[in-house]
Amino acid sequence: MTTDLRNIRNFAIVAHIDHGKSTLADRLIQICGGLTEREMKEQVLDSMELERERGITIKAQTVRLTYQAQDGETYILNMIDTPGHVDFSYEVSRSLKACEGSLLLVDASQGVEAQTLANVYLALDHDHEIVPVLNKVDLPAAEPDRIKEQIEEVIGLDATDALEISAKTGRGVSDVLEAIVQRLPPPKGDIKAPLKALLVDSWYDPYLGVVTLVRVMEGTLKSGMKVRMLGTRALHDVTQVGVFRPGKTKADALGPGEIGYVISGIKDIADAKVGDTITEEKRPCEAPLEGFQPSVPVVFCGLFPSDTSQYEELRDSLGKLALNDSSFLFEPEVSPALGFGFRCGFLGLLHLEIVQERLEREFGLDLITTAPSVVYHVYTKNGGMKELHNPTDMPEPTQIDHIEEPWIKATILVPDDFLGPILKLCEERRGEQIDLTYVGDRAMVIYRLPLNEVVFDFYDRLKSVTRGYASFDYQLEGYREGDLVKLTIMVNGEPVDALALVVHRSQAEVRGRALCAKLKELIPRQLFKVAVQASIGGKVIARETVSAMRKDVTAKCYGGDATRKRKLLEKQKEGKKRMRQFGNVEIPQSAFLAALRMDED
Ligand SMILES: Nc1nc2c(ncn2[C@@H]2O[C@H](COP(=O)(O)OP(=O)(O)OP(=O)(O)O)[C@@H](O)[C@H]2O)c(=O)[nH]1
Repeated sequence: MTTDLRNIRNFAIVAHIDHGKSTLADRLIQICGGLTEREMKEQVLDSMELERERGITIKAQTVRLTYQAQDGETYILNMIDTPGHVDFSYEVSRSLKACEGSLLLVDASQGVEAQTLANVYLALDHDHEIVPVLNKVDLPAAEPDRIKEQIEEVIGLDATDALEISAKTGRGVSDVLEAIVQRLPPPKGDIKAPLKALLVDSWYDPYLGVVTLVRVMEGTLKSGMKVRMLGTRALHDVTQVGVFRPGKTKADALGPGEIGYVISGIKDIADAKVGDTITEEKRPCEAPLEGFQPSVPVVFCGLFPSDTSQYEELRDSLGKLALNDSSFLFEPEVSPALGFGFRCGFLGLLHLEIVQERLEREFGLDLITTAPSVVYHVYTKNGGMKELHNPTDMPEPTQIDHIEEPWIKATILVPDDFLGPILKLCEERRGEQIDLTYVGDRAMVIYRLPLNEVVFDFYDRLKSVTRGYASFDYQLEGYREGDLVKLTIMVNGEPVDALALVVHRSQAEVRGRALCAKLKELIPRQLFKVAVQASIGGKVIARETVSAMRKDVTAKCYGGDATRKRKLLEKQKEGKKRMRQFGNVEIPQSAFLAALRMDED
């Protein structure tokens, strides 16, 4: 294909969620494809529907557009999709690295939000030329002039020439295409140099194996070539290259500056890591592209089937998800409380939620999720360091020298009226204020917070105290020492692994008391007294007692009715399946669930 570099533009659209990225992208495809709205729906959406039916994930929303500009030249515009959330910021960063410029899309009625900032800063870090675009100017509440000021004030970008558009009605959208051509720079790259390409994304296709999305920096990538991944060192034969317009279209080669897909018989997604450099085996480039670091999970939790007979199904489903997601980890875990399940690793909370929701919705599984835990660095007295993924694996306190926990830098934008509750929430969570400024009538608060205080319910609390008016974004900052302890919950002296938590010492007692009180309500009365205790390193810090009662369910069926009696007993048997034995106490799974959710109260 190897188009003249001067006629290529590679760009991303950076925006806060719901500011209209998909709507604008569809419009651009529509104009460049010369399609009517109906044809577009049929073409674009139908082909996606079909792929969906065949079980192919439409991960790359990257599209190659052909645009006839006002200067009479024909341009190739590669629009590359960026995942919108911070959990995937490493992946966003790779996508941005594949482009020279970005459209900064801001809702003209809402203005700059937390993810607008996070994403535009990432784009600026990659030296992108940026074209500010104000969307939704058709709305009566749109205030383009005010939002332009905001962009200048908060981001420091010149917004004089910001475009004013409505992706919904189509107004001003053709100006966007002209701005891409005139204001964004073309890519650079030497076609004669050894091949150097960036692996931007990869996904599993059941028919083709692993498909990778690449940006060629130097040289050309052709089918028949033997290529090497510089990070994983793996060798592969390229069987097909091509572009998306939006359907897959084969090409002879991809030249410098071009973005396209490569199929090369890779079986395992782990061999196609986002950010890796691809080069030619027989004429390799000298150095890999800088900054390759596969994304590592920072949040872990246990996933268990509520119905133990779904274990195999859960394993198969996790396997299928992992095929498409190299940053998702899972390994078998056995819990006395919850039975057989898996310990899973995620990039962040949203990633966890997405995976959990897909398992429940797409795979029809009913799951118990243990409290999410961050990865702690536990330094032992013998000089070693252990990454702790599961609170139950915490070494004995006597062996521990110190523990470090991950901290984040959080940016919260919130209407002034809700500032008080936000500051209170951040302070309660051991936050350290870094900055407090104003963006028009909204406050921009920047806090340093321990990630373990955020993984429980921070986001839900944030939403509820601000009635949904706050936007939130965070970056991982690094590890810091903390006074952390393992809180163990015991039922009649037996530790309940599923409820073990790592908490800051200052909060251990409050948490312990709350958990015991909650469990007291949830554990059905037994024929004997049951003690529920919370302890730290063997020292009991809270205690509740469930008093005894007789447990004959048939007692209420006075005499006669045998069928009714049998039914009740069967029901009880059914219920038993969902019970877990703790020493001599049976605890219903629903109790674990409710106790794990208590932080949301
Ligand atoms: N009035 C008006 N509504 C718009 C405009 N552009 C997008 N919308 C609406 O805004 C909502 C969000 O648009 P999307 O294109 O899905 O936004 P997005 O940024 O892609 O959202 P995510 O994919 O969830 O990140 C939808 O209901 C759109 O119909 C516009 O120009 N005017």
